[in-house]
Amino acid sequence: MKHPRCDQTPAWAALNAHFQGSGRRFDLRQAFAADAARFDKLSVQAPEVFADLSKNLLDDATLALLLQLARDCGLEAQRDAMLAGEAINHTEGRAVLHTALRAPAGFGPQSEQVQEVLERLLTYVEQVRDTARSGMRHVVHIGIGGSDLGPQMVVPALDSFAHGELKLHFVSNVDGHDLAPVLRGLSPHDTLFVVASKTFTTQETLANAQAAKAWFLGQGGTDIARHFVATTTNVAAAAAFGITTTFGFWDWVGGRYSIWSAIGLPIALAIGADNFRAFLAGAHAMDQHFAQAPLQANLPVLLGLVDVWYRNFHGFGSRSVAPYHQGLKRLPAYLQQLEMESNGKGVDLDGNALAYATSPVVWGEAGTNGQHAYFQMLHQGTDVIPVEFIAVKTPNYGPDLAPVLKPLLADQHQKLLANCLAQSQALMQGKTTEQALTERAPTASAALDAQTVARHRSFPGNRPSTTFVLEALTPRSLGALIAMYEQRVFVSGALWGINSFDQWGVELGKALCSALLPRVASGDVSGLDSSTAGLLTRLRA
Ligand SMILES: O=P(O)(O)OC[C@H]1O[C@](O)(CO)[C@@H](O)[C@@H]1O
Repeated sequence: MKHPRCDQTPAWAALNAHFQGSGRRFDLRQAFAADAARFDKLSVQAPEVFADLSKNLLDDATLALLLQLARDCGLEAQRDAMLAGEAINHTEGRAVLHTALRAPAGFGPQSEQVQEVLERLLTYVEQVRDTARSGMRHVVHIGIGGSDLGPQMVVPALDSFAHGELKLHFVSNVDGHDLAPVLRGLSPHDTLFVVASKTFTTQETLANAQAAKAWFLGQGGTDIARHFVATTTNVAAAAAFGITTTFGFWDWVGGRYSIWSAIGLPIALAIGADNFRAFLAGAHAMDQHFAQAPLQANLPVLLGLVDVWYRNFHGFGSRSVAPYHQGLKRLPAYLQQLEMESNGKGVDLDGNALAYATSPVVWGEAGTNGQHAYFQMLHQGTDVIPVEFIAVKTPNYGPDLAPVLKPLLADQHQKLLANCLAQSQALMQGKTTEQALTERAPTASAALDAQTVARHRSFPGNRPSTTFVLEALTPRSLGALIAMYEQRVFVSGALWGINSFDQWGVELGKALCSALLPRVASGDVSGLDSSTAGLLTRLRA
């Protein structure tokens, strides 16, 4: 069924008028002063994830119009079509059913095949984790993009649930500087290589896998069948590589949505079968919320609507993610692919050029490190960049924590939380020049007058943020958090009327790379533009 594109709906026109009227002058400080219930009204408890949306630039009228936009665009019908397995990835003729991977047994028509692979995978996982028997101590996971970023993000995040005797390593870049240091110090006799590639054609992954195989044999390894496994939809190509143990998945699982499939193997190796099931269950709980909660209380829907409000009406070009948990330090990189590969599109479903912006730039760093790097710009720079804070109430430093550290780390956790709260408060409150004037500025040059110094020391404030709170970072809560992000990306993509599930934008570079590769070897620059020719010659000299 065809749905109206967002910019052709009455709600879009009404949002425009609302923005030109009161929307663009909205002031968070006044909104909080005027409404004591703002926090309660604009916070949502979804499965495992509490979200405070109250520090966003919206009022009741904005929200009502955004919800109308969702209805005008047929968001619920679009969501239901995805969940029902319609081929909504129309440019690749595929359904989008990663939700089926995390559903419990018996849920939906894909259940049988999903459960068959899952059972086999988790049985294998427990065999490898029995390190006394399997003899494995190291796992080298080779994959890139959606076949890397998820496991590489989740494994450190769930470190306190990990198997102490099995060390996981990740190699993704075709640059040998990624592989070489990982292999240094490893022995082929206790190392398992997981080659992860949906297509099993990806240049980087195949190059690293070939190099790993050569290293394995060169170091005296003999049993490739025992030491190499593959996670892929292309079982034949894995077999041609010499891999006999393969865990498959299906073309209805997009690369960047594949963490729940066999691509999650390193996660399961790290945290074990039961925890991996809890990870899936958390995501399923969020899916159920997304499928059933009314739009106004549906967290992924609200997040996607705010994204559209900021991108298309306020014109904000980026969003910063600040997880206040060191384990989530790779979350920004994961979200970059999820959001920018999904929604970084310039045409609608019919191929018409869009007259409005789509994916923002998503970036970030774990707090508090980001505070000491780019938060200066967030607070005083000329761009307004909505920030997303993630706070975790209860830390878990894993087993074997030295007793002396317990009170010290408890204190550090309080500092961490106070920093997180302070940043969103500072972004919102700001500081006027008048307030700055009342402060002593001991470092200012004597030549500067007080007004000048105060202007440097003032903050505009009224800068928006969202704060997510998890009770603890567990397999279940992390599963729910990731599913929340996936569904939120779906929502903005559906409103923008784009295909969030293809990625043609990565193809041109791949094709040109294939054409340039023999030239890098031969030095032939004939017919190339002068820049590419000049650079190629310089790199070979
Ligand atoms: O799993 P594969 O087939 O090796 O692909 C890896 C990645 O390459 C891309 O196709 C393009 O970057 C991603 O969508 C995908 O996650």
